[in-house]
Amino acid sequence: MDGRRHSVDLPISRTLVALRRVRSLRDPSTNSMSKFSALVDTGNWEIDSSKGISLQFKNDRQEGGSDGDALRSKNLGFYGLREDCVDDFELNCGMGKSKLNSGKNTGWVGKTGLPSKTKQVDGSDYCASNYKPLSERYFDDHEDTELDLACTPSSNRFEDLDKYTEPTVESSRAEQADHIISTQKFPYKNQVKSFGVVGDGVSCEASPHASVSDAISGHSAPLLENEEVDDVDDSHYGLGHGISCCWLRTPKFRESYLSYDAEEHPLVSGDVDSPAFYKKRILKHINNEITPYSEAPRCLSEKFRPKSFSELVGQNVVARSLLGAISKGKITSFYLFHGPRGTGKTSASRIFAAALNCLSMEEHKPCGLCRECVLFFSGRSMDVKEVDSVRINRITRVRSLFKSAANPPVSSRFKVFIIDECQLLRGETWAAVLNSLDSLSQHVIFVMITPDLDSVPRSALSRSQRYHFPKIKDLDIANRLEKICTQEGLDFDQAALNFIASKSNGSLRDAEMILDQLSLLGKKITMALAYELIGIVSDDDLLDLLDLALSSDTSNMVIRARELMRSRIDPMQLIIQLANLIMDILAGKCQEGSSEVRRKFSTNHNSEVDIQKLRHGLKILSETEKQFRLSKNQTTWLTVALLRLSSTESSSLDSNDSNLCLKRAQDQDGDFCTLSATGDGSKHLVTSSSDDYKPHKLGIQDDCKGELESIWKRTTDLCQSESLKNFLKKQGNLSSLCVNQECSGSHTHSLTMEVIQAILNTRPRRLL
Ligand SMILES: Nc1ncnc2c1ncn2[C@@H]1O[C@H](COP(=O)(O)OP(=O)(O)OP(=O)(O)O)[C@@H](O)[C@H]1O
Ligand SMILES: [Zn+2]
Repeated sequence: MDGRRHSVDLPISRTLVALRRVRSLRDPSTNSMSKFSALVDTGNWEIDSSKGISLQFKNDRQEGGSDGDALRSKNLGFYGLREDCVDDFELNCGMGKSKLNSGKNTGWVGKTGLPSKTKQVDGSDYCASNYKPLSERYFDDHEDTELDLACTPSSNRFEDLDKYTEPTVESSRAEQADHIISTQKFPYKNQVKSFGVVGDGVSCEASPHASVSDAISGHSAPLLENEEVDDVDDSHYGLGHGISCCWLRTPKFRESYLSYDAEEHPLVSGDVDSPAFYKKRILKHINNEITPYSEAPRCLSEKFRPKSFSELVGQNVVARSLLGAISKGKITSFYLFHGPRGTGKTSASRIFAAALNCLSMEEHKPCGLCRECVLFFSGRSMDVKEVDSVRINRITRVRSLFKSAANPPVSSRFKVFIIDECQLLRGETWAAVLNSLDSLSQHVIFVMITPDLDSVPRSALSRSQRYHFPKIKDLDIANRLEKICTQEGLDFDQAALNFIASKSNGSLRDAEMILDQLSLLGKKITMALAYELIGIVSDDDLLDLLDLALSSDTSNMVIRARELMRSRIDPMQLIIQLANLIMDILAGKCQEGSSEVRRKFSTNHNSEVDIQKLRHGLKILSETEKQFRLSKNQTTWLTVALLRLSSTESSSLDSNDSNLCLKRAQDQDGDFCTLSATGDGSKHLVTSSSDDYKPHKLGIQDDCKGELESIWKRTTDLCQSESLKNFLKKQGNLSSLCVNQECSGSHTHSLTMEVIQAILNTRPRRLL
């Protein structure tokens, strides 16, 4: 549904990206859409009383018969019990063994070293008593620990997945389908809550998420948009009933054969309930005849959405703080994540939700392997909801939300409501949420997300724990892009990645989007491609143009400028780039780099006169930028500006600087005489104009200097405050003076702000 919703709006390039991703992710041998589905298809849970439970993966290539690799087997260190396990077995806890008793008909529910009650506990209980560090728990418990397994009236989905993913030679596909159907009759409802530790001692070396669907990505979280249903009652959950809720972007298990195809079938339908329907669907899935609609990431940023705190780039403080809160059990009910777009707020909220419910004893959560993590990452957690801000502005929906919040979590410790774009919430909605905070149980957590903190009511700010997500540093972005390129098999120039990073304004998503598009243009991510895509001129081209301009090679300069503008370069962009380049040159940065053009430029233009020209050029470009805003004919203005760069205007000023101290300039407002001097004794001629200040560095005759000093003295004498007078006399000097010819006889010397500005050399203005 997500894909369908967006397909109308997507520009063609994005569509191409999506198509390409779909193709690139398809496994050539199985035609399966993701690595995970391949793993699931070939995975085999093996129970060994001495080793715990291990998951074996058959190598895909073996199926193709190409190289006959042996089975890959990895002990995930994932310990727990299955319904069909023997009643008693040894559980390997990584550091020793614990005797375990399994209850009858149990799922992955159990606990270690806890009273054998199965009632739900609230967050504080869990934090205080259940969440000891692994080592402490081990030494406390490992001798006499019994893993009491809570009875579930029926199986849970995870268990079913487990069973399903255990293909045996004997079991036919139809049997598998039958099995799945038979075990899905009572999904979740009345399931006994678990708060014990199941995934203890996880020892998987690879990313804990390697074996789970990347459903945490946006793409794997189909948008459940049942517009008509207001009631968000947990009792509605379940396959046969569809998802009767208004949640948006609730992660769903996108590759599950258990999920209905929202595009083919209505949410609530008699057909959908029928076993025959499921059997058909499941068989289709097994035979790879259907492809879950949202299984492939549509773009790089979806594919590489971080799934653990350690994958979150450039947000170490936030990550450490959130992890610390979890490990110390200091969980509050209202979090507010704010910061610029594309910096990881939504990703972090999902990771946080997963970590809150993760059953692992490891410090680094979410583990990605425990029951809760698998449920969450496969999009099947019933306890983490992403809520559409706009929708819950309707009062009926807010009520539904609180009704749902009032129900205990289905299988997890915490019920987490993630509300993205919370700045869109209306006043009443905010009030309802804030009022409910105290009354709701401690297992309910709201995570609000906004890029615009100013739009969040003060009352909400003061009640929340705020986490700021700053812009991501260019270096971090470039490193992340490099990793993505490596994983995607994209060849790249490091300079191009650095360049993309610098153009993405601290947003990793923006950078990934650019990379995504570039990956469609060619095999290698190069500067040239990046320039082409982003629509800017390379530094070398700019230097070439500037060289022609400064060298007064007018005809070639015009030809070159036209060429550049013909190649779809926006004139405004060119002006901005030229100005930036000049600033770099003045700052001495241009010598860096070794391109031929750079060398040529620095050889040709290293005199003091050139530097003066460049300074002057900056002013011309700044004026031209203003002209651009008023004029439609930007190309002409750009050419004029370039010609002015090459004109002798600045050098003629230089040649005259010994005798020119006063210049009359005409502007729209009238005639002004402007005289300026800098604090270091050198003087500026200021040609006054209505909108800009144009000082030219000049020498100045002593009589002018004396006159300025005398005016300055008389002016400061008028100052009534002694301290200000002293300060101005000591620290200031008159840098410029404009005399309006029409009112020169009556001009005053009062100390206005403008005068002070002129005095302090900040921005000389007219002195009337
Ligand atoms: N800090 C980060 N670490 C890793 N990836 C990130 C980070 N920030 C953004 N990304 C990338 O950008 C994508 C979007 O990130 P996410 O949705 O978390 O950002 P956001 O801050 O919530 O943006 P928005 O405010 O627009 O919703 C992710 O899928 C991921 O690929
Ligand atoms: Zn976990």
